[in-house]
Amino acid sequence: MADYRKQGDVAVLHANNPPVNALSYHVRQGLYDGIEAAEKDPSVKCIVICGKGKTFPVGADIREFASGSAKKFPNLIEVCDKIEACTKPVVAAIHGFALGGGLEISLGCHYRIGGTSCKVGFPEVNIGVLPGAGGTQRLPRVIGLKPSLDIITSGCHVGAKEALKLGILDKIVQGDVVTEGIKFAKSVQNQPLHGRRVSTMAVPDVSQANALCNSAMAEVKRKSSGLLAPVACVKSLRVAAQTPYKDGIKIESALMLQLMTSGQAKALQYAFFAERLASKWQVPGGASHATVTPRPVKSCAVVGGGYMGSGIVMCILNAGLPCILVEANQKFLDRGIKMIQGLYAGSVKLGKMSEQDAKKTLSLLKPTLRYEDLKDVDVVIEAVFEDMKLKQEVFGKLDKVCKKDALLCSNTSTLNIDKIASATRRPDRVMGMHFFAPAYYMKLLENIRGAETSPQTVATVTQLSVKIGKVPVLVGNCHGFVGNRMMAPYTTEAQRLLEEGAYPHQVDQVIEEFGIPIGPLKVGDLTGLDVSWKITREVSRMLGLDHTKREDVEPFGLYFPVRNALYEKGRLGRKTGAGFYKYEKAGSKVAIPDPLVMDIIDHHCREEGIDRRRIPPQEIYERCLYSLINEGFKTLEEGIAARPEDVDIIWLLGYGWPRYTGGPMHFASQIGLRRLYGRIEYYHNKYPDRDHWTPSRLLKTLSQQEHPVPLAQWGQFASTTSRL
Ligand SMILES: CCCCCCCCCCCCC/C=C/C(=O)SCCNC(=O)CCNC(=O)[C@H](O)C(C)(C)COP(=O)(O)OP(=O)(O)OC[C@H]1O[C@@H](n2cnc3c(N)ncnc32)[C@H](O)[C@@H]1OP(=O)(O)O
Repeated sequence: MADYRKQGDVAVLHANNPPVNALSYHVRQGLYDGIEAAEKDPSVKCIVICGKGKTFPVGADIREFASGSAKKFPNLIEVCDKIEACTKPVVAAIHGFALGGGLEISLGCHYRIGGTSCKVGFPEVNIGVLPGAGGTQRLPRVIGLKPSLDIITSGCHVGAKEALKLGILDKIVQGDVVTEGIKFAKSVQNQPLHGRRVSTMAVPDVSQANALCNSAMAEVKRKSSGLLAPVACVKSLRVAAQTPYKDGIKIESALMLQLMTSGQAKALQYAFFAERLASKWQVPGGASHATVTPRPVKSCAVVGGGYMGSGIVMCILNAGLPCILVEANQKFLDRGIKMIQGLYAGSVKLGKMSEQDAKKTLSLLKPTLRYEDLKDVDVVIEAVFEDMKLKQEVFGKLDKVCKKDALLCSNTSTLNIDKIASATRRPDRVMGMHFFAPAYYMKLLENIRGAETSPQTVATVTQLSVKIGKVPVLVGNCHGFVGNRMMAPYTTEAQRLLEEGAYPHQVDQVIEEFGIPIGPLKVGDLTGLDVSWKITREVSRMLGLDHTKREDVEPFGLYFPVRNALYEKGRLGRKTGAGFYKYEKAGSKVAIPDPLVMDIIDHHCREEGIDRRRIPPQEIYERCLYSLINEGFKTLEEGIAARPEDVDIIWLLGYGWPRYTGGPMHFASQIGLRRLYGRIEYYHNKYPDRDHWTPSRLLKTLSQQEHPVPLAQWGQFASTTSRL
């Protein structure tokens, strides 16, 4: 709703819809009625629109796009037009954020003032729509086409100073923005409104419209191939330059309606809420984010200053927390410090940070070679080599020197967290924190709860994760957890396809066309074929298998003859300039299909008596993606992942899954579970020896329901108890 009050001859309209004043139906109605009431009241001379609580409205209520309420009278277009048509001056007083529909409301106002820390922007492209309440028509009339194209197609937030410079704000004010808004409104109450109604203005840089829009269109197509919304934004902005407002708004609405009903918008809006759901955890027994109070974390330590460890240190420092870095010897410690210093120097050079801030941040780092120095820290994150014996040794040492209530976390991507915890006398205060590389950049944190991890440990680690800028997803303990476990069948199928008739570039092309930025075999080259070879050897050992014997490893999906042949020839990937592909030189990024690799593959097939066949792209697509999705359902049925949304966030933020499909589980719901199950069963019959094609029981049950079960209810069909 919107609260209406009068202060002298000023009507003040507060949008009131906590926590972010999203412009849902009742808020729109309140604003519309408020303007009407103020217009009718002869004692009112001017009007201020503002937001209650922490922000100005941050946009339309995204949930109303799916429910259809966004179109209900008065829709946002009607509210903005009502404000603009008012015969008394209307001032937007912005604090916090004025985003999307919030900014559109402001552009409907005759004046806009903002607090020093306010931010404005049109983030609609991120949720698959456009600023469809006149945003694409009004913004260019205020600030010109060029900056409008930049702001609307990027979805970026614009700070107060920049907004003033561009002309979005008329004034920046100190102190309480509503009080200042009232003062400002009084100062303009006798000014004529002619010239202040944005829809009547002309776009200033109209003569360059075609050139600007053509170049913006080329840019959005290059940057976000396959995304509908940025393309529609450019189209709508072009219209603004060429058409009067009354016609432009109709075209904007038509484009908006197309986008609103597109699968992309649905998927992107699903991802928006899934990301916010991720940190809302619950564990068996009922303890949850809502019931458990985290312990305060005032200091941290990281063990291991390699690539991952250094990145983790930076996340902690960036959050303003002191961090001790421990290494095994001076050489490694110096290398870690140098890496961290270098990355901060890079940020300064790129203008992302001031030299002073970098210095201040770095002053929070305390390097040491002595474990004893960790005695007072609240949380330690171990980031040593992925080796159980080594990790247990480190945890044993940490357990001895750290204070009793310190939390000990392991940055492991696959290892058993209970086994690591068993090296301590505090398994309740041990947890996995699986960072993704580069740790200072990637937003995902897969947090692994061991069998004995206490709810308070989960609460504290979750809170710390958010504080260091991550999106934490709580998962259960199993080999590879959720992300890497799902990765296994995907990469296995990619490699098995090579033995049956495909070449690396053909597999990667299908996956890249789907929208994953880099195909599985190029990822193999990036990670290093020696690394994956060693992982296969270690996993085989753990399972008591001889990794050199095909009959041993094949039933476990650990037989990779092409990879092995390349490894034996010293083709270790990008770093040696040759792997599944060739590269111009060692370390180069451009993968070139290599006839030598094709010969190696053909030779292998001849030796094994395999008749190679042409593999259609659809088969590549299904075998890589459906096997991965099937594994995702298994993590749900086993309670390793708590919700399909969590699986999706892991893949969206950790593995480059295209956001406009919503993630593997949302994508599955779009394929249709009956159809998906049928295809998985087909491949199971075709490859009965491959365990990853055994259909998930959960998927089977869901696919057999008479009506499609909404994704949010899938959990009710998972029979096993949660292993979180
Ligand atoms: C012929 C005529 C036909 C006409 C047909 C058309 C008619 C209809 C026209 C309609 C046109 C509409 C045009 C406008 C479109 C929009 O405005 S789209 C929305 C644009 N805005 C956004 O995308 C902002 C999204 N929010 C954020 O970026 C962040 O929330 C924030 C504002 C930066 C704040 O961040 P933070 O403090 O970190 O809080 P969060 O955790 O992100 O959010 C807190 C809770 O609020 C929920 N939430 C946030 N934004 C929205 C929203 N816009 N709608 C609904 N809910 C929102 C968020 O989910 C959190 O909820 P909880 O997790 O439950 O706490």
